[in-house]
Amino acid sequence: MKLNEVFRGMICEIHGDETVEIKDLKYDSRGVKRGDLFFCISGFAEDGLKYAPEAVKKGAAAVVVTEFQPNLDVTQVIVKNDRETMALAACRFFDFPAKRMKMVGVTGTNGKTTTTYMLKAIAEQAGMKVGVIGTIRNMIGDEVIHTERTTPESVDLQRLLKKMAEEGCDIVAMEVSSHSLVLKRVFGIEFDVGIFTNLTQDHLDFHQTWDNYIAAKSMLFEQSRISVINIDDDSAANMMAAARSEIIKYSVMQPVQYAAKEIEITHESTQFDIDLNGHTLHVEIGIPGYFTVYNAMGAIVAANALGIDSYCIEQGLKAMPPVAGRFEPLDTHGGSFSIILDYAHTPDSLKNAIATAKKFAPGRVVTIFGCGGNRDATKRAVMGKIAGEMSDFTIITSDNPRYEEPVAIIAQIEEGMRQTSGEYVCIVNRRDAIEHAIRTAKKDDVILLAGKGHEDYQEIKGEKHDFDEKVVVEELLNKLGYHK
Ligand SMILES: CC(=O)N[C@H]1[C@@H](OP(=O)(O)OP(=O)(O)OC[C@H]2O[C@@H](n3ccc(=O)[nH]c3=O)[C@H](O)[C@@H]2O)O[C@H](CO)[C@@H](O)[C@@H]1O[C@H](C)C(=O)N[C@@H](C)C(=O)N[C@H](CCC(=O)O)C(=O)O
Ligand SMILES: Nc1ncnc2c1ncn2[C@@H]1O[C@H](COP(=O)(O)OP(=O)(O)OP(=O)(O)O)[C@@H](O)[C@H]1O
Ligand SMILES: N[C@H](CCC[C@H](N)C(=O)O)C(=O)O
Ligand SMILES: [Mg+2]
Repeated sequence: MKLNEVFRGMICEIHGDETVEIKDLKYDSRGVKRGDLFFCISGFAEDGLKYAPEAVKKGAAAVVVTEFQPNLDVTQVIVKNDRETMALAACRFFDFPAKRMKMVGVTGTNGKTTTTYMLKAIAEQAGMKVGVIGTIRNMIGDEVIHTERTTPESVDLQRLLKKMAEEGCDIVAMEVSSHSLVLKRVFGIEFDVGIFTNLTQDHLDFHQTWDNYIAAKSMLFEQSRISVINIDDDSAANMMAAARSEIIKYSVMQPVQYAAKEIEITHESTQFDIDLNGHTLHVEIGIPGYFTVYNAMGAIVAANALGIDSYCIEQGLKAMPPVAGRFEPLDTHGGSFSIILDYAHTPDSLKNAIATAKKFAPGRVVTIFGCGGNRDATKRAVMGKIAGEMSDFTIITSDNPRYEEPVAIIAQIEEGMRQTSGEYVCIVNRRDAIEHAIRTAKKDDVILLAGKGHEDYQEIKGEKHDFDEKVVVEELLNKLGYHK
């Protein structure tokens, strides 16, 4: 595509050859190839402008900057907003792939991944090919595509959407993180449906204030044709105020049109009824927990708004496979205790996960968790307090310490723990922590491994070490004499 085509209809100034051919779009100089258009993004850590000479040396056909650079001998596009322009240019360059599929965006602090897998199960039951974009992996039908981010950078996102459209996806269920909304990764996409799950504490390192966090999440509903809102959440009004057009409310506690009734939660499933188009649907899902009702309600209401029939909704959820690392029971090789693998890494999700475990545990609930380094530090003591108040025993350990000192993170968690009478130990090494829990497990205990879920690594000082908690548990069970 020619440069002036990429920017057609956008406010910008082109200095140099505006008909130069553009082969691809890049925002990281390390991946630039001959003929690429390089976007200089002014980031938190670096100014992409610094890397423009490197991009030009590698053969970039043009660069996008916010001010003309007299020292750069290449065609330059001068724009006002770097990330917004990059997102819009990516929509055009990849030929607006989102317009060719039904787009469902899910935002909220917890439940995004789970909700997208529920939508996948429902849409596949209806015979649709589904694209999934999110934390665990991206998927085109059954094909798995590795991902680094929950919501990819705009250029990577549009490239992926194009692939999904070309491979015949009818619908895309994607997680829309608050980072992605602020950083304009989904700018330019019109979602057919936007879903709001809930808003509780997380990511205050990035957003700084609660109001900023609310404002970030609400941006999704400015760009959604239909907004599906959990009105039991305290921030629902903010989301609805941002909504551009139709709003559909759902609830578990209030008598609105879409409300869950007759809720029944067992140790292996969640069941409830919902009235849909004059029929009562009996929903059954293999993930225990009150929160599962909420996630399913969002998925059901969205699917219904897209015209998917009730039978497919019911059957799709019934047949849905477990979501990796989301309250997933692990094989204990005949041990008389249970082990649950979960991804709770926020105060609210930890509270929910422990509460669900407690509801069914015939014995103690032993919670093992840590908190990620270089992420919201204010949630650490809060999570310590929750674990102390709700668990029968807690093992405080490491999550992904990243560039922080593990013992310093643990000390912050302990501050909250010490406000309770909860019994606990601190074991910095996560493998040792799990080993301790298995060694000391009593009959009927539930060991709740919280925080790492599907992750197969532990990030320490910039390096990702192999750490798949499922594999670690297998190894430890074998070591401790529990053989299959
Ligand atoms: C906080 C955040 O989201 N930061 C994102 C942001 O980084 P940044 O603004 O700091 O970028 P920077 O490092 O200053 O670099 C500026 C520009 O120079 C470029 N550069 C840099 C070095 C170089 O050699 N050459 C070069 O061209 C970079 O590619 C970038 O375009 O823009 C980068 C791409 O432009 C992203 O890769 C980066 O994601 C970082 C790695 C990240 O960890 N993000 C996490 C927090 C995140 O987005 N998480 C959410 C999930 C949250 C949830 O679960 O709810 C997600 O959607 O994944
Ligand atoms: N609706 C919910 N409300 C509260 N907690 C939930 C909810 N759904 C799931 N959880 C808990 O949160 C954990 C993470 O769930 P999930 O991965 O679906 O959320 P997410 O929003 O995608 O998270 P992330 O922001 O990390 O991508 C689960 O393992 C479970 O413990
Ligand atoms: N998407 C989230 C995941 C956190 C998972 C937890 N294991 C941690 O590392 O804190 C983040 O990057 O903040
Ligand atoms: Mg997720």
